[in-house]
Amino acid sequence: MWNLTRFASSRLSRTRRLFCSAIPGPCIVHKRGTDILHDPWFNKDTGFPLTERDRLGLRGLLPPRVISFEQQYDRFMDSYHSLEKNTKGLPDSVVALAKWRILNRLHDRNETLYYRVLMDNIKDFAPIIYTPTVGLVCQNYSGLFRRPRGMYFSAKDKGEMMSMIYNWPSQHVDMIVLTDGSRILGLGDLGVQGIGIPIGKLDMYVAAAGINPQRILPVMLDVGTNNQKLLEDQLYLGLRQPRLEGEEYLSIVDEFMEAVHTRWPKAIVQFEDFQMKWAFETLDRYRKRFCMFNDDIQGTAGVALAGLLGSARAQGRSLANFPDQKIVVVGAGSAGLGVLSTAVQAVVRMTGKHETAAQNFFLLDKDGLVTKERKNLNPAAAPFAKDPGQIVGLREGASLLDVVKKVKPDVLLGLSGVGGVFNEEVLKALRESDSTRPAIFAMSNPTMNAECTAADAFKHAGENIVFASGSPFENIQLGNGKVGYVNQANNMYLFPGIGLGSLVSGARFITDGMLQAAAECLASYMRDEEIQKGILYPSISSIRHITAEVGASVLRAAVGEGLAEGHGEVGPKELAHMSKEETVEYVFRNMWFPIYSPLVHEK
Ligand SMILES: NC(=O)c1ccc[n+]([C@@H]2O[C@H](COP(=O)([O-])OP(=O)(O)OC[C@H]3O[C@@H](n4cnc5c(N)ncnc54)[C@H](O)[C@@H]3O)[C@@H](O)[C@H]2O)c1
Ligand SMILES: O=C(O)C[C@H](O)C(=O)O
Ligand SMILES: [Mg+2]
Repeated sequence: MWNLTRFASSRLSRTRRLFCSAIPGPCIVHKRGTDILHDPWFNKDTGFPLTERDRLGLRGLLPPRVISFEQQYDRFMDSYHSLEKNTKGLPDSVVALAKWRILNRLHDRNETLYYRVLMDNIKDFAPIIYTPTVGLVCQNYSGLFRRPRGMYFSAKDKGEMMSMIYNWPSQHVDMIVLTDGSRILGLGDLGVQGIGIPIGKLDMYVAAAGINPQRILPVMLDVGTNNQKLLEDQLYLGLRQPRLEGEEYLSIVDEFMEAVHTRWPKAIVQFEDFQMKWAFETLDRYRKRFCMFNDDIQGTAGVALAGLLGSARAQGRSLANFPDQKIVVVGAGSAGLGVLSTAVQAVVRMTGKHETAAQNFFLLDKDGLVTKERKNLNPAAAPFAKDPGQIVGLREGASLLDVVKKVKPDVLLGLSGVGGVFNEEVLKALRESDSTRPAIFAMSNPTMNAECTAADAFKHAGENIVFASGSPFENIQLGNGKVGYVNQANNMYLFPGIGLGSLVSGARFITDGMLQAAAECLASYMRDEEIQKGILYPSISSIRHITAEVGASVLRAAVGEGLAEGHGEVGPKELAHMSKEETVEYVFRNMWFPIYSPLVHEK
């Protein structure tokens, strides 16, 4: 059922070989002179060779000395390290924003160099351009704003989107990340300021999946905000009106989806950080019409499932015992319900039984344990609602502490958006878990919203736990040379591969089968030795490799379901005839790699 065979260990050297063989093809440019210097896509700063300076009318517009890409790279990293030194001791948020600014300035100026430093230093830079710092950036967006990035469609643009979409300068767009800003991480409704999230996600697409940055598009659908503070803020850059609701809202999203697919029929749209009602509704509305997915529901579910399977392995169980794991999920929103549905599907695949598949899963929301007695029970949560009294003493709305004490779960998984709900008492209660090695997933973002910190988890729940969080934490030194490993259970391990695999297969839709393939691939990635140490996910440093494997799995699933229409020169038949190894190589070949291409001017 779950193929956990490890891929060849020579994979890293193969990755390197594939990248090193890439010789940059020429790049046609229709601009000259300062227009090129001001275009971050073409700009090489002092790296323009003299011949190119002549050809492109740059002679005299730059200091005479030509600096190599490597020298530029080193110079940037030196500045970055000086900044790190100079900001030591300052509050974390000040340091994080200073680091974000220096990276953002490079992004605005020279994309090739930016993406190269990002790729090579992804472990250090992901927490700055992505979670958690991106949350701080969104909160401060209107003040930090210097220049726009991506596209903004507002409620005032109704009827205009079909023409507006042609304002985007790029001929081709492959990957779009779209938000309406209504549930930004665990920070709530940030309105137009949520644009930082699509930008950060797409940076990860470039770094991890090698999507060409000229073919990405971050999009904000500004339908207003219900955040009173923002509505009153004179500097707020979004529409100062309450959010559209109902049909009015849906008609805006419909118009956007039609406009995008009219111009770029094969573009993949990732829905990100929509409040729950719209997350489910839009997924349902579009998934059979367009190539799209909801990252918070579907990407998160795959990453969590891979982690849950890893936890079972770490607890010394065979995967066949996964259905016996008692899992308490705290948070019945788009992410929590996505995780539970996917876990139930996995149990059904393993046992063939539908009726009892959810029996070991417990769901809590802000009102406590969800049971069939719940008034106004959300239909999406209904399959996980317990019969009151199924466990003696557990009533409708039972507190998390009571649930943990009575259920003695193997896994406690938080997607509540509420920092600290796994408090000392709850964590201590987990010591009585039926498992010798309980797992804690504090998946809410950003760091302040994590259900508990890594340090508290190891301190209160015991040193033997398996721990994962959505935002990064340092490993915990437990003394006597022992390490408490911290995993980052974040959908960044899957969304880039889901998008890439869908793109290079030319999939018409993104199906459950493709998502399952992605999750299984991630689950099978880790060796037993690593899992035994409590390491559930690979190091983010190998994110390109993971993404290629995930992308290839998604591609094979699309081919298997007859949904792959091919990509570029490669048709569906060729895809169907590729071996597993060939699919991985094909995916790698389609990854963009940041190196300066020779620029050729054409009028
Ligand atoms: N790690 C990841 O990859 C990942 C992916 C998606 C979402 N998330 C995080 O998950 C969180 C939730 O996202 P969402 O889209 O599901 O949000 P949501 O608003 O749809 O759902 C939040 C849920 O938490 C419940 N809740 C609130 N307070 C609670 C409390 N005190 N105790 C128990 N439950 C409580 C709410 O009732 C609701 O059911 C966010 O912080 C987000 O950043 C993380
Ligand atoms: O953005 C992230 O880091 C993960 C997830 O999509 C979230 O909404 O928290
Ligand atoms: Mg998200």
